[in-house]
Amino acid sequence: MKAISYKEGQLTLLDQTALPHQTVYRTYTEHEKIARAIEDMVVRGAPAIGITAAYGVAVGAREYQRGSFREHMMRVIERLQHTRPTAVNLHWALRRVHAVITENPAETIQALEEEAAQIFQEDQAINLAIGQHLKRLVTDSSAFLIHCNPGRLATSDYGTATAPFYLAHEEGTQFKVYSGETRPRLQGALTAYELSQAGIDVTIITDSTAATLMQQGKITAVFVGCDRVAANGDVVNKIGTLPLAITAHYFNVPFYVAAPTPTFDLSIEDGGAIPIEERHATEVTHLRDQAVTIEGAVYNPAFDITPAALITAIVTEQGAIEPTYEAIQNLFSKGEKQ
Ligand SMILES: CSC[C@@H](O)[C@@H](O)C(=O)COP(=O)(O)O
Repeated sequence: MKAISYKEGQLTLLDQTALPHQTVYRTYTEHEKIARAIEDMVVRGAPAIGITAAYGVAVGAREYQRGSFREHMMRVIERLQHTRPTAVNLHWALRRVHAVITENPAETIQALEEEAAQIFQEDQAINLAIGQHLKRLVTDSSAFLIHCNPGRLATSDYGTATAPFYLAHEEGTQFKVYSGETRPRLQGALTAYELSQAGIDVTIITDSTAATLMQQGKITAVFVGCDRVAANGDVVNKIGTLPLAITAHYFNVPFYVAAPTPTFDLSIEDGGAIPIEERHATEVTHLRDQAVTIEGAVYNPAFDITPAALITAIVTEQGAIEPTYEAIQNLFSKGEKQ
């Protein structure tokens, strides 16, 4: 199951709006359509958005016809930059590809394709490393709660918060995963789908069931991904992460955030300054095309802010760190790219 693949100017995305009942691959040869695919969540998840945007720039370079090549490329980047506001991986990836643009279109196309492929491969290595760090918690008879889809579908492969599950499963460890459905877009159903495809024991729950499971003492730890980490360790992730963190704190359940280093934004002091995307009302009033409530005022923030104080550890490809300003500064002063 690959969410993203690319060959010679053609970007192919597994349409996540059709899963799990239909497996539809869509191929794109125009950056505008790739931008819309990100907005419409055909592809989603912070790392996958970054990778897709990087390939989108390569596709955009191939669309160049006349006039200033640099100006054309700036328009392509600008369009992709404005697709989704919260996941910082988008801006990080666009900065990476921006840096390889020259005046020469043919040279630039090749350099962009190489850089996007490099970002894709680095993401795989990052996820495997995060998986190795978190795997020590996944022992026989353990059980985990996961939110949204920080999985294969949201990344190049393995996922961030799901990577330890894939690795432990490969080693024959017997554990259980509870996946919160994640209203309104039901990314938790995607997690249940991809884990079950791999043969992992997964149970889907409504978001409101999470507290009951923790109260029953059934959860070893909560694993979530994230869309942006502020300099002080506050984490922005899918709406519903904050209530899970509060509940986990109350019931003394460890709460781990899997965060690749490209997901950190040291320019943002605390979570309150991270832009939170608000999405369309119909995501709440409708399930797919079916109206489930009245049409009226709707508040639909796509993400929430979990304060650092509620997080047991942030796990990057470098290992687990405390969610503090000092630990994060220390991580990046070791020469990490941001
Ligand atoms: C490894 S993906 C981590 C996050 O991007 C994920 O948990 C999430 O919030 C995705 O949100 P989405 O709105 O589906 O793009």
